[in-house]
Amino acid sequence: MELPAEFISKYKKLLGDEAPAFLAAFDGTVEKGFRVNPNKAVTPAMTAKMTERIPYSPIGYYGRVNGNAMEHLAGAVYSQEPSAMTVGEFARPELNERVLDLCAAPGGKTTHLLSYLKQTGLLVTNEINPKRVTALGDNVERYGALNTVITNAAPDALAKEFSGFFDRILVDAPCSGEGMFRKDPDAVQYWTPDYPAECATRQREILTEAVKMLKPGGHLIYSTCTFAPEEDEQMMAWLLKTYPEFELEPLTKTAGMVDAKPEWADGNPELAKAVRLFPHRMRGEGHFIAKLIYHGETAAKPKRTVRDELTPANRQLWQDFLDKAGVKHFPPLVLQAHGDQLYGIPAAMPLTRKAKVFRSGILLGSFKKKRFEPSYALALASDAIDLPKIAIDHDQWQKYVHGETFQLATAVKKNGFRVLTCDDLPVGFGKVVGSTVKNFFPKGLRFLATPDNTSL
Ligand SMILES: C[S@@+](CC[C@H](N)C(=O)[O-])C[C@H]1O[C@@H](n2cnc3c(N)ncnc32)[C@H](O)[C@@H]1O
Repeated sequence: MELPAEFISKYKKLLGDEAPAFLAAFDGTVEKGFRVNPNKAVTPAMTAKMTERIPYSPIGYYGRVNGNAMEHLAGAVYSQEPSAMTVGEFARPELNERVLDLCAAPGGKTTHLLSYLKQTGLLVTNEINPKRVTALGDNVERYGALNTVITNAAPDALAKEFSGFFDRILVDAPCSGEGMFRKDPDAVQYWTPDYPAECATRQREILTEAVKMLKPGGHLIYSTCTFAPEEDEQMMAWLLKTYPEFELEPLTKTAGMVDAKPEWADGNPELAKAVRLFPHRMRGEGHFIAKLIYHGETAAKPKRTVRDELTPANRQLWQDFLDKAGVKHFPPLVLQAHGDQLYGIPAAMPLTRKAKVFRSGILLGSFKKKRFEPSYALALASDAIDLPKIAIDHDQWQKYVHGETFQLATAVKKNGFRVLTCDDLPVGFGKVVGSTVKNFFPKGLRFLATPDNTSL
């Protein structure tokens, strides 16, 4: 791979004897990895692929998965470069926490956080770029999240809404991406000797806002996919100097991870608690991760949380749907209709005015004239909801994702909406009439599936 001359000389100087191995790694192969969603079923195809564990993630495996496979579309697996999994592991939230993923699209870390929150607490996942937020929405939907609000806001707008609110904030910062050169060679063309310093300016702005949103005792996790000291150790040195209320927490280094390098910043030995991932030392791309605890005070204003907003007529249509489906225990979400669409919002979500919300919880479905039609998202979130389900096989699944009506081997006794499951994974809704399944797979997602193009 052709690297810029200034890049080579910079790292020769910084790395000394280690530089030849570092530079040679850019011509090495890129490791593929995937994570398994611990909140969904494991299919036989997944078991066959889960052969080589990633040592630092109990849910991570080396290997490639197919984005068109049933398991991927149903949110049971997520394709992620192995080094990137360290971030979600070090950021691992406790159950019931309020978590912010500030720079979140396309959702690699967000889905990792969801795996550990297990539908509890609140995850606010934010992406500033209106184009990239759509992919984040798709991945949150696949993971079947009931505890997530997606925002599309600048960090300063969020900070006005969430002062002192979060137990844990992940800043997976936009960076110069040097650690991804091997995976994405196009990234090299954006690099100039000044680029890391330009990125650092933006990172300081983002961190300044992130700090305002942490609770006392809360955790801040900062990560980049670059080797640039300006964006890594020097950024943390700046943070510790500017906000002495922060303390770095030691991260356990395994599988080739190494201490961050205080000598690449102001020499503060504390900086060694953070971690560096170098491709010549481990099976993955370049990353930097630091975890900090906040001992400061933040003036958290008590905020009113979201409230139900539903007309009596719409509430009745929703209740009729639940009754007909025989649902006895629906998760305690706040219900709001936006136009004809019904959303279920996590109850801990505060009322917000200044930050643009992309999706305020899970889309449960839409109100038609005299009935309620459940959404694809509700089917994908139905693992722990007692909605009526019916198992289909792989041939039927292929017909389903192509938008076809298909037949069951035996007719059902009671017609109506059923969550279709394939190898125990919810894959969408069908409306069953006798032995005929009418197709409710979203039109925009339909594709011609074959055993070849959908095998995991
Ligand atoms: C490294 S990527 C995030 C990757 C993501 N966390 C994942 O795991 O899939 C950084 C993100 O920060 C966003 N970003 C760019 N400028 C930003 C800013 N000023 N504030 C917040 N986010 C920003 C980018 O659009 C990009 O999606």
